Amino acid sequence: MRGLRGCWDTARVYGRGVRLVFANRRVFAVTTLLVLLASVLSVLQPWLLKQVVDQLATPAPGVATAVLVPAVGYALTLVVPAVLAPVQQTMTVSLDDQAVGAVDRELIEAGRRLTDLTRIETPAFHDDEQHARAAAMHASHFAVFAQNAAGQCLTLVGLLVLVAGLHPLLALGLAATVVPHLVTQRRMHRSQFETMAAQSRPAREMDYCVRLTTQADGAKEVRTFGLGGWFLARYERLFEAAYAEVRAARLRHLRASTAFAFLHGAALVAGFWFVLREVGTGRLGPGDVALYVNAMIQLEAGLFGLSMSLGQVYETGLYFRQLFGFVDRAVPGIAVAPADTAEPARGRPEHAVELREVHFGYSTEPVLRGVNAVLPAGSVTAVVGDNGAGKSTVVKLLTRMYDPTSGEIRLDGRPLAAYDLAEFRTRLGAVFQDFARFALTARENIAVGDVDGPELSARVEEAARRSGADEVVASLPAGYDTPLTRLFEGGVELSGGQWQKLATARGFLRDAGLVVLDEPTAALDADAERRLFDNFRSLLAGRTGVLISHRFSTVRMADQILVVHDGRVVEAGAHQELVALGGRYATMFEMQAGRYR
Ligand SMILES: Nc1ncnc2c1ncn2[C@@H]1O[C@H](COP(=O)(O)OP(=O)(O)OP(=O)(O)O)[C@@H](O)[C@H]1O
Repeated sequence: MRGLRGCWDTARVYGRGVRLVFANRRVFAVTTLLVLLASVLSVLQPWLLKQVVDQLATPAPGVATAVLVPAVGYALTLVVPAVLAPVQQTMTVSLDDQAVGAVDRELIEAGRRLTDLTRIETPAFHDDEQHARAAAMHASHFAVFAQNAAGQCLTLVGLLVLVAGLHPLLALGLAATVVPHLVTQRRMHRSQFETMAAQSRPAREMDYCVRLTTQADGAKEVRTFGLGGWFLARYERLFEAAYAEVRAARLRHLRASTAFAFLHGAALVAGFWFVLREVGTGRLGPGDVALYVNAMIQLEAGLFGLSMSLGQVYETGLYFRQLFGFVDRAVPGIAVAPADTAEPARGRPEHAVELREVHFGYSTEPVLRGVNAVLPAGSVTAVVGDNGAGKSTVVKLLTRMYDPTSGEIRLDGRPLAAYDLAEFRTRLGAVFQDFARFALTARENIAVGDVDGPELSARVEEAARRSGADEVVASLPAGYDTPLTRLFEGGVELSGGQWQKLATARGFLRDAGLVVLDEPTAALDADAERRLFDNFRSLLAGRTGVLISHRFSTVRMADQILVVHDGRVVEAGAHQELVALGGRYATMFEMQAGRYR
C-alpha cells in the first residue's frame, strides 16, 4: 500500500515537473520528434548496413543498382542526424532556457506568497532557499534528460529486437547488464543529492566569504581591518571540509562507473564470441556479422547511456521534490482572512489602533511581554526605549510582518487579521529603519511606494518636495532619471541622509491612513531634521502615525509617547506629562537634552 502511494506520489512529482519545464509545447514537440527520428535512424543503421554488405557479398548482375538503395539509406542514417544535430541542440538549449524562466517564475511566485517575515527571517528558510536554487538549476535540465532517456529507450527496444533475431537469450543477457548499473546509478545520484543538501550551510558560508571580499557591503571594514586573508582562511577551512565529502562521493562514482564499463565491455565480448561461433556454423553471413556487431556495439553504448540518463532523471526527481517542497511551503506565516470573509480595509483608521496584551518572540525568548496601548486615530504616537527594547518589533507587528504570539492588535475594534491583507497594506505608509536602497532611478526609488497609484510622476515630485528629497534629486546628474547604484554605468551612490530623504518620500507617496516611521531622521543633519520635523505635522495631518526615534527633538512633537521597557509599555503620555512624571522618559530626555546645554 505504502509502495503504491510512493509510486503515485513520484508520478505526481514528475507530472508537475513536466508541466513546469515543458512550458513551450511547440519547441518540446519538435525536439521530441527530432530525438525520436534520431532513435529510429540509429536502429535502421545496422540493418541497412547488413543489406549493403549482403548485396556486395553476393555479386550478381545489377548489384550496383541493388546496393544503391540500402547504401543511400545507410548514408542518410549517418548524414541526417549529423545535419539535424545543430538544430536539435539549438532547440534543446532554447527548451532549457524556457525551463529556467519557468522555474524562476515559480520561485518569484512563491516569494510573493510569503506575505510576511515569519519564515524569511529564519536560518532554516535560507537553507531551504539555497536548496530551491540548486533544485532550480537541475530542474531546468529535466527536458533534456527526459528526452534523451526516451530516445535511448526507443533505440534500445529496436536494437534488442534486432539482436533477439540472433538469439533471444543474448538480447536478454545484454539487456540485463543494465540492471545493476541502474541500481548503482540510483544510489549514486541519491548520495550526490544528499551530499549537496548536507553542504547547504557551509556552501552559504563560503558564498558569504566570497561576496564579502568582492562586494561593496562591508568593503570598508574588510579593507581597514585587513580581513581579506582572514575570510580566505575561513573559506579554505569550509572548502576543505565540504570538498572532502564531495571528493569521496566522486571517487565512489568513479569506481562504480569503471566497474560497469568493464561489465558492458565483457557483455560485448561475449556477444562477439557468439556471433563468431554462429559464423563458424555457417548460420551467419557477412551481412549478419555487420548487423549484429553494429547492433551490439550500439546496444551496449545505449544501455550505458540510458542508465546515466535515467540516473539524471531520478536525481532531477529528487530536486523537483525539493523545489516543489519549497514552493508549497511558501505560504503566509500570519493569519490571512479569506477574500470572501475579509473585512475591507478603510481608507483611514476612524477610532484607534489598539494593542491588547501583545506578546511576541522571534524564538522562545520573549521580546514583547504584554504590550498594552491605544493609538488614537488621526494622532501621532511615538515609541521610545533602549536599544533592543522591541520598538521595531512593534512596527513589524503593526505592518503585519508577524502576528503576535498571543494577545491582539485591533484596528477600529476589529482584529488586524480580519482585514483583507493586501488592502490593509495599500493603506499603509512606512519608512523602515533598514529601508531598501533599490538599484533603480531616483524616480523609481520613490515611485515604488505606490506603483499602482494614479499620476505617479507628479506625486513622486510632490512627495520628494515634502521630504526634502527634491534637493537631493536636483544635485543628481540626470535628476530623477539618475540610477541610484554603482552597479550600472551612469549610476551614483547617495549618502545615508540622502537615501533617508528618498525613503521618506517613498513612505509618504501613498495616501496612507496608517503611517509607521522607524527612525526616519536618524541619518539627517540638524537642518534637514528640523525641516522634516516641520513638515511631519502636515505630512501626517489626518493620518494615524507611529514614530520611533531616539531623537527627542523628533519625539516631542508626538501627541502621545509610549516608553517601552522590558517588553512592556511602562509610561504613556505627552512630552510635558512624561517630563513632569520624572520617570524613565524624563531621565532619557534629560540625558540627551543635558548634552546640549
Ligand atoms: N529577525 C529577528 N530574529 C530574531 N531576533 C530578533 C529579530 N529582530 C530583532 N530581534 C531581537 O528582538 C529584540 C528587539 O529588537 P528590535 O529591533 O525590536 O529592538 P529596537 O527597540 O527597535 O532596538 P533599536 O533601538 O536598537 O533599533 C532584540 O533583542 C533583537 O535581538
